[in-house]
Amino acid sequence: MKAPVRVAVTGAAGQISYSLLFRIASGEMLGKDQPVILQLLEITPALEALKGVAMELEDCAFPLLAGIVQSDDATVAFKDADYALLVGARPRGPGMERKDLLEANAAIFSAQGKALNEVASRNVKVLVVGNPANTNALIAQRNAPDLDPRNFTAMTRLDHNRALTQLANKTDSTVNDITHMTIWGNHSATQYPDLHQAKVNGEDAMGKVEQEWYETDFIPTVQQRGAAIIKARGASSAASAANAAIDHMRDWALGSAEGDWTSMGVYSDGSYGIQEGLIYSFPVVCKNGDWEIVQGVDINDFSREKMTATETELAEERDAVAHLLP
Ligand SMILES: NC(=O)C1=CN([C@@H]2O[C@H](COP(=O)(O)OP(=O)(O)OC[C@H]3O[C@@H](n4cnc5c(N)ncnc54)[C@H](O)[C@@H]3O)[C@@H](O)[C@H]2O)C=CC1
Ligand SMILES: O=C([O-])CC(=O)C(=O)O
Repeated sequence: MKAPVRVAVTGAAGQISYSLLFRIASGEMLGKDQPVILQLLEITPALEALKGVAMELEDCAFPLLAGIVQSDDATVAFKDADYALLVGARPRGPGMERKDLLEANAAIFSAQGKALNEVASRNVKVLVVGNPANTNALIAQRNAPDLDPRNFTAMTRLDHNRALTQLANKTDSTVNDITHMTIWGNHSATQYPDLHQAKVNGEDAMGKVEQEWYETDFIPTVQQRGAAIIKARGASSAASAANAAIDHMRDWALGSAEGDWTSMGVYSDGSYGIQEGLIYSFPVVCKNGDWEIVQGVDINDFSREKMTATETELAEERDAVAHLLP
């Protein structure tokens, strides 16, 4: 049996966590041979609810669950954490854009970045789920100057997975037939789901769909899917968000699928001309516990315009929280 690793999860009594924690504890994120200690963070008024979640985790008798820590203190929950899933934040309601949450949520991520900087493992892998995810990840990263900026990522895997199913449905195929999907930019309505590299059974996806469908159906459907879920469910995506978080972390820790790539919001090194330092979603390959931005993807004029629009939005969000960026 391997030694246990420490997995911190914030917002642990919330909707996403109610799906997420049980899957982490059952080994779906880090493998069926990897014991985990869950270190759960909540705000003080939610500690009682968190206790109930922890009781249910105990009642599953997961063979891989080596311990549960419950706290309202980030320096306790993040102590020596190998993985940190920052889920805790206010979700949006109908009629809101994710950046409307910036004000409400930004302070959470500056405090948590500082706490990670202070007490987490120097190799901690951080995934920010709480919205607006990319800019919250930027805030956490900038408040953790002693950690490698590459350790901070934002979740666009849900958008990536949504795009897979939309394309599969359109082409009468299954998600198993599709590779090389790409989400560029912000986890917001400006994100750019790009089909120009995508393959369906090894053949170019763009050859199998009409440009009209791509522009007026596929792109807006993926961009607006979060809002469509809120409208239908009366609450934002939870189980599918948890599933995407599992996918993101599993690929980062254990490697992405051979011969394919995935999408992650990562620290821009200037690849594809995207401003250095933004947390921008790129096509990435994960190997040996690390990620690399895929280089050499062809960018046509259509794609460039969309990549720039979402980059501009991220720069605006960054500037709006400049007071929280040391
Ligand atoms: N990146 C993505 O693809 C997605 C992101 N989200 C975002 O994830 C976040 C969480 O969503 P839900 O679980 O549905 O919300 P929720 O409201 O059910 O749960 C959030 C939990 O976070 C806790 N919390 C608030 N401030 C905290 C703090 N400072 N420290 C620790 N915990 C804190 C709350 O007490 C609550 O229990 C939202 O911001 C939502 O917009 C949701 C879906 C997809
Ligand atoms: O749309 C929201 O507010 C929740 C979310 O991020 C998503 O479902 O993609």
